Amino acid sequence: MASPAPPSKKAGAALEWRGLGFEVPAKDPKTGKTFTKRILSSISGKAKAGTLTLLMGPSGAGKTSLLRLLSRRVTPTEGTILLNGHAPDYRFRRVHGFVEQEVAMFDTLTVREILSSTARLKLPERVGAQELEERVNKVVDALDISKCVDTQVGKCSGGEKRRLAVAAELLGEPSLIFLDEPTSGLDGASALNVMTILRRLAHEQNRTIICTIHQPRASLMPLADQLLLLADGRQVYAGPTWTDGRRDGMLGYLAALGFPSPSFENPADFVVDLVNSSAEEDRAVAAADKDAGSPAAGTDGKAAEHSAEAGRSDADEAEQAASLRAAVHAAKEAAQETADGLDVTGWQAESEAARLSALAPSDRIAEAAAIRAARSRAEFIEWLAAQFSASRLSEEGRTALTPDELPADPLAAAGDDGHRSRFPTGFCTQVGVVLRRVFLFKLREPEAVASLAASVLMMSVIVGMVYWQLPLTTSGLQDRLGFLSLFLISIAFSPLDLVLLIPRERSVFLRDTNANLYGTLAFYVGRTLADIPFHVGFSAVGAVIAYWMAGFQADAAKCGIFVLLTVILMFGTTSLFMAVGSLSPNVATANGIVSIVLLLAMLFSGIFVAQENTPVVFRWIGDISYLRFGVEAAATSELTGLSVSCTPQEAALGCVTTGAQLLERNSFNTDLDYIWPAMGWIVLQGVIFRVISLGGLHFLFTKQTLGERWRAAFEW
Ligand SMILES: Nc1ncnc2c1ncn2[C@@H]1O[C@H](COP(=O)(O)OP(=O)(O)OP(=O)(O)O)[C@@H](O)[C@H]1O
Repeated sequence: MASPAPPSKKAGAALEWRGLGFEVPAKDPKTGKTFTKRILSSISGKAKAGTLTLLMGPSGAGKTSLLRLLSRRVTPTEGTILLNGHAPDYRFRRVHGFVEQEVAMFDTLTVREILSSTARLKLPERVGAQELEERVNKVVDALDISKCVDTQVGKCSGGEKRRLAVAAELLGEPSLIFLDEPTSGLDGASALNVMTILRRLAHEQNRTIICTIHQPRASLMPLADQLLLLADGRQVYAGPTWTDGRRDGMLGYLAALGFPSPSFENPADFVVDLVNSSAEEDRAVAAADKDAGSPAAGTDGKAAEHSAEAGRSDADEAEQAASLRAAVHAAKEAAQETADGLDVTGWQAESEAARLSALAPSDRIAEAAAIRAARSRAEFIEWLAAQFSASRLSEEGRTALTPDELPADPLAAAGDDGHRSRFPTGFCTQVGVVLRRVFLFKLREPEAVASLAASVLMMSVIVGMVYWQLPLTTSGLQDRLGFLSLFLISIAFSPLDLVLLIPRERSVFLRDTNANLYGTLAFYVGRTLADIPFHVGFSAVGAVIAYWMAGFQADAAKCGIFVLLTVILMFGTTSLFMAVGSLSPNVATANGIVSIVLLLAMLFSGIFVAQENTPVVFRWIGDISYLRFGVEAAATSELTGLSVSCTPQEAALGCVTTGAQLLERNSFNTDLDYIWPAMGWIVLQGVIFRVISLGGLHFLFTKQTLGERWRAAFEW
């Protein structure tokens, strides 16, 4: 009789990493010299399928860097990463999700709109609308956000936003999820709620979850299956978390080293403080507490756990310790005092001392304290890392997962459907989703649209009223020139809000492109298309209104040229603003740069100072300024063919009787054939600015190296 087939193993993702190191080029701010900065050294570990791993450590320990290495956002300098026992390939991007620390979203979209648009981008084109909706409903239930599903994201609570971010990642059904500080900024209850959901996702849905956490509450820690403690880029612990008895896991490991955790301190604080401050700092804090007569000074006992000398304020002893032997001896005595009677009262002191002694022998505590006291913080971390490296846990972490521990079918787990493209959807779908999101966003933010409408249309009406029906006189000719420059310069200033666009939306863009939801070009095209109706529409209508009000030539062709010039100028100016925005790290810099650029463009527009009177060093600005080409072309179009009569007084002053004469006086072109090349030049400048802004958006301020961004530019 044939033996029954073995039960099939669950698909999932098991991640292993060995000997990871990471270095970056850095610059010394004082000397300006470049050097190689080591961020992480010799990090090894593994995350089995269906487990929750916490990366812990003080600020700057390297948690985010490690998360970025594991999620292959950056490439390690040394070491290997294995997914289900194999080097990850292009499929890796489809099995994992990454939730950034900053939850960047369009605030005026509802939770459902965000999830639906993300689902459209994450799932292959063949997935129909009904299935998309079902997926959205499923993650809404899993993350417990049904209460706020129709609320605009900006109005959701911090915890709801975090859960939304996780929900958005779950839409692609990733087996592996990375989260950077999912609980930061949340109150205790919300943090617990988020962590409980993560644990449930890991255990009930067999997802492998790895998240960083800066300094968690004690109640969060046991939710994780394993902890990895980093300090100064070194691995100080990696292994199971602790149980209620507090002897197992990390606390048990540290107690065995001689650092038992006190009962009256959050163990997570204890652990992070242990690797984040030196023994000297602890003593200084204890001394300061004593000097201040703080009641906490006597009952804190924190230093007693970190250093057996604490509570006695004999800091000098450690500083003067000539040798480790002397320090050990002194610390042993101190430990005895600590164990005999902490500077607390009654039963608390006795029970705490007894508990500490039970966790670790007092001479071990004393020895550990002495080791710590004799070392600087960096040396102490080195020592801790060396202790861990020699431990059984470290050896276990470096051992490969057994076939039994690996998910059954790595290819199926990685979702190999032969679709090698970087993105799940095509370019048109990506552009469409970006376009729709931005449109919805704009419709919900009518102030932004209203301000553009007001600045273009109101300004057209006001300028039209001031220059109302200009007469055909010499002064009327001069005023036509004034009108043209004023109107076109105002147009150039009107879409100023656009300069803030890229700095403001960069975080959403980076999050989505890093998640391979769309490429830079698709975002750029979608974003630009969404703005065009507003910019083209308002500027064209404004131009017609102003043209008619000023009483310009009743010639359809000339009116058409004026409208076309206005629209083209709007294209040039919006392109310039987007270029400035993409080259600026933040909104304030973008604002500062654009005001200088516009001032120069205005100054050299050909009206305020004649080109031949401009100092030679500045003349090139007028030579290339798109604004000058716009003003000159509009003046050429309007003024050619106009003739006026002079009053006797004007004639005596040598008056101008034709538009051509006025153009010549201002060194402007009198040939109508000049208009089309001028328009072409403005368009060309606009295109150049757009290419610059596209390049800036793709390459700058991305936290990735130039090489990584360059490769991303050619991956489709
Ligand atoms: N590209 C880089 N260039 C220079 N230094 C870097 C770079 N990336 C990271 N670092 C440095 O490496 C260290 C670790 O950074 P990382 O962001 O990984 O720390 P972290 O533990 O996540 O800190 P936090 O909890 O504050 O987010 C920090 O000192 C950081 O300044």
